[in-house]
Amino acid sequence: MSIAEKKKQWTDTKVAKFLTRSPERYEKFLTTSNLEIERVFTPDFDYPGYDEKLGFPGSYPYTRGVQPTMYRGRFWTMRQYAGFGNAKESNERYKYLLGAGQTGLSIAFDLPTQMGYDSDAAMSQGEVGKVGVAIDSLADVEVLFDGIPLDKVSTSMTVNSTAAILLCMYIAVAEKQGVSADKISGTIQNDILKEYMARGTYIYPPKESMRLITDIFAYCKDNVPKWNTISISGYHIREAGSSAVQEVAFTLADGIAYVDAAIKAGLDVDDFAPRLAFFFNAHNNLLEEVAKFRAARRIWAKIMKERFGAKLEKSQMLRFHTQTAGCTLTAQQPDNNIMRVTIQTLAAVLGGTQSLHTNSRDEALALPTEDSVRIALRTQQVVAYESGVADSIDPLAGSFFVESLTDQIEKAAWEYIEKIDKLGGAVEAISNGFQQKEIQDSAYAYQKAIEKNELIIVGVNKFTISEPPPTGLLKVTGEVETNQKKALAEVKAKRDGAAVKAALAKLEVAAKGTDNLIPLILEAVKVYATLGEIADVFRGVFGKHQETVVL
Ligand SMILES: CC(C)(COP(=O)(O)OP(=O)(O)OC[C@H]1O[C@@H](n2cnc3c(N)ncnc32)[C@H](O)[C@@H]1OP(=O)(O)O)[C@@H](O)C(=O)NCCC(=O)NCCSC(=O)CCC(=O)O
Repeated sequence: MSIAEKKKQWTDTKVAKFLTRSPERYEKFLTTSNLEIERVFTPDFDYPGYDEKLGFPGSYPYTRGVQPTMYRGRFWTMRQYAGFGNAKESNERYKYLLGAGQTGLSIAFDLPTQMGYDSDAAMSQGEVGKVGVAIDSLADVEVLFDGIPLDKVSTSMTVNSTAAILLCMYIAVAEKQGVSADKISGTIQNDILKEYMARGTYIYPPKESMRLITDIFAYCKDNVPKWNTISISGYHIREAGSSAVQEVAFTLADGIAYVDAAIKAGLDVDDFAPRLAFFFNAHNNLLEEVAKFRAARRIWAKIMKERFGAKLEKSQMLRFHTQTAGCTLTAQQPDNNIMRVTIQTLAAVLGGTQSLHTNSRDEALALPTEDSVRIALRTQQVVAYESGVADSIDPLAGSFFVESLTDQIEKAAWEYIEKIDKLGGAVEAISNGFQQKEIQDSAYAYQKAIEKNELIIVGVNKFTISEPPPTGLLKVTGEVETNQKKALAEVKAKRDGAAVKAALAKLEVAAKGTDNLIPLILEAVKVYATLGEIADVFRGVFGKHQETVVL
């Protein structure tokens, strides 16, 4: 069958069926000169390997995208990562963003919340509300989502070692809004392996952390079916200095480790794989980034189909969120960052992302102001509504350069994946510092190239100007910590202490055994046991992880 015939078949079957459920934005897509834009462009000649390498959108190997209509049906979710201070301030920011046209929520938590400490813990001093919102108990989460209908908006929560606790708090708040767990949708990052490798907010040793993760997979499959149970993240690997190839390879190797762990825990691959999600970085090198996203989809599809025998299409699809690259933002001439973010937005969209955060121009200096975050969101909106790149699916396919880069990234990533397999898998390789060392070497080479002026960063090592110190930045004051501690003391005074004690005792017994921990965490958060108290139970039973130092 020729490619044209296959395209007709795809249009008449897969697309036609999809369109009955989800129509496209327009009946006809036209350029400014009234030329018709096809849903997907294909070669009208024999293209060797077309089926294996590219296929059609929404079809294996998903190189061209996971949905048959992609952005012609629905734009990616515009999901700005935000949160600072206390729950009330953050709630106001979310409402501001939703009012400005954002289409999904993304919660940034402060470090104590990510590390399992309450705001009144000694370890939390000076960090409360600084890099995200401070959450101590369900009471804070109630305020965080006040007036936000959780059956209408999907929420991502960037939290890893304490992911199970935050997920339970979210379920509990939704229930209070009258929204049952099977109606909520969202994502928890829940990706501990990259925390050991690159980000650092781990608490427990790998084995126990993996248990919490697979408990979440199992619980959500039965109770929270629309929840993306993990966001397997290359973002932070790239921020730590990896190359694009390493970002893909190490992320997908982590993905393999999670699938292995879940199967070992007794789950069927098609029961949990449809809700595995990914998270990548979008850097400045536009075409390499587009190729990276395309290669990642193709590799993951093969891994799921061939290695794990996944049968469901949704198990084979790599669905991902993108964040523009924080590490490319410069403190010098910060408005230049708007251009960088625009290029990176294009990379994510031309690469077929499902969800996107665009960084703000002032993020090399502080948390973004309201004005900056609006420009960042507007960048996505301009690309979506004005640029035309969302009108045809995978528009860079067939570019000699992009296809060649896609193939090369795939090949190089497979080589890493095979190497990690030989080292005993991602968990083992991370314990031995393999990925960390590779990332360090790349980061060092990159920094050296900048310092030698082999790599030009506009406004940093070329085209510099003298600038006055920045003004009007957002500051989180120490007052947040004082108020948060006061609020926590009030919660502790008001709650049923005996119920909390009993819930924590039950949790401890379960942690020592093998039962799924999520129902018991849910019970504990509902009686206002705090995040720190729950994490302390696990610290007591599981112990704390010690970092592998790589020289
Ligand atoms: C799967 C993703 C990637 C995206 O989910 P979304 O809900 O936004 O999008 P989606 O699944 O593509 O689409 C939502 C629904 O619409 C459907 N849909 C999509 N496209 C469609 C189309 N063309 N026509 C019809 N329907 C369509 C989908 O099938 C889906 O329904 P069904 O589900 O029913 O199929 C999820 O995991 C996500 O939102 N991740 C965000 C992660 C994030 O924000 N992380 C922040 C990290 S911040 C961070 O770490 C910063 C640094 C640091 O802190 O260190």
